[in-house]
Amino acid sequence: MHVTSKYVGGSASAGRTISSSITDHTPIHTHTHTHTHKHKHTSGNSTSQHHSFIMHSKEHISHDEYQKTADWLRSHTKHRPLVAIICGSGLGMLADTLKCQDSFDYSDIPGFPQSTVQGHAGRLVFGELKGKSCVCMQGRFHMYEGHSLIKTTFPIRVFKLMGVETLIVTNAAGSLADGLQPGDIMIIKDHINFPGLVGLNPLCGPNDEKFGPRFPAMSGCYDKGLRSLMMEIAKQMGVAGLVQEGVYAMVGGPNFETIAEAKLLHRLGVDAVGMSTAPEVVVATHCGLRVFGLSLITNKVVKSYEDSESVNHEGVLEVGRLRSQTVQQLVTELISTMEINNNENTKIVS
Ligand SMILES: O=P(O)(O)O[C@@H]1C[C@H](O)[C@@H](CO)O1
Ligand SMILES: Nc1nc2[nH]cnc2c(=O)[nH]1
Repeated sequence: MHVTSKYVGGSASAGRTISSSITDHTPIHTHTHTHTHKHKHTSGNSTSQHHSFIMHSKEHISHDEYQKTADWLRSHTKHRPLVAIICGSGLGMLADTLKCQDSFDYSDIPGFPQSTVQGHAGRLVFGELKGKSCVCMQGRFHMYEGHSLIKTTFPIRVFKLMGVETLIVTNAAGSLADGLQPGDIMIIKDHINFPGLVGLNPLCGPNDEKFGPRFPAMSGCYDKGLRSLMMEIAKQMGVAGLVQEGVYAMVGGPNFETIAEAKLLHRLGVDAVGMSTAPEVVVATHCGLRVFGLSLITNKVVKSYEDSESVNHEGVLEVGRLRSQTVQQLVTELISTMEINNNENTKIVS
């Protein structure tokens, strides 16, 4: 693989505090945020979804249902993407940079769940990044919204049936590692799927062999080649000081960690913690997609009883906004330089 990026950005320098004057390449230090409560309300059928979450292992979506959604999308867009991107909290602006867009509200797509979280627009955007056809989820589904895990991961299998080969996941996460500061970007090397470890796994229930095996391996689920390509791109962009590899852990949420939980996660070797991503990666790996993941570190997880700081979602979104351009540039360069099977599936249907 070849990095051809010509981008020369500013290099990382330490020690500034968060403010509207922060440029996209400066480190970000966050402090206690005021608690405002703005929530996006949707008309989603949360009661039945909550019920199905409890009954998660009994819920089944047939191959035909995934296929119906894939067929509907293929008949409504001219794009034939090989790359799908899931935008994490505050990172949805990436989708706005796609050229020749076809975009669909989740509520208009047959079978699609609804996004209920502030900072997740709830839109599927098809378009081109550097001439390559992509599909971007501007908003993802979380277990804590009451979706069953099979619903939170519904789009992944739809993408697979549409011909997607590579999944790029992004998320906002809190750091446990001392070397990861707010505003840093962590390339996900591996994950700990805490809900999965206790049986909250989207692959529970009948296995559909058409997608993958009953007992899929998860070692190496974050593609090594793409990880090293991204490090190379970060160097060429002059932002290598912001980027490092680490282990992401998914917890159920929606509350942020207690101090005792934070200490536990730290002891277990978790570098960053969030409330998403692992189920999507499990389903993508099960059906043979190549996966790359990025966490934007939006806050430090409070690990000390002496520390008076606390985290909130508005602060998470704010750091997302401040770093969105860097994340966009990194992801765009990755897509531009990574090897993609350039078969006719990538072409726009006229
Ligand atoms: O969708 P992601 O994982 O980026 O969202 C993170 C985790 C919670 O949903 C939310 C907390 O602020 O941000
Ligand atoms: N669980 C969890 N999720 C997050 N998403 C963004 N920051 C955090 C955090 O500190 N903890």
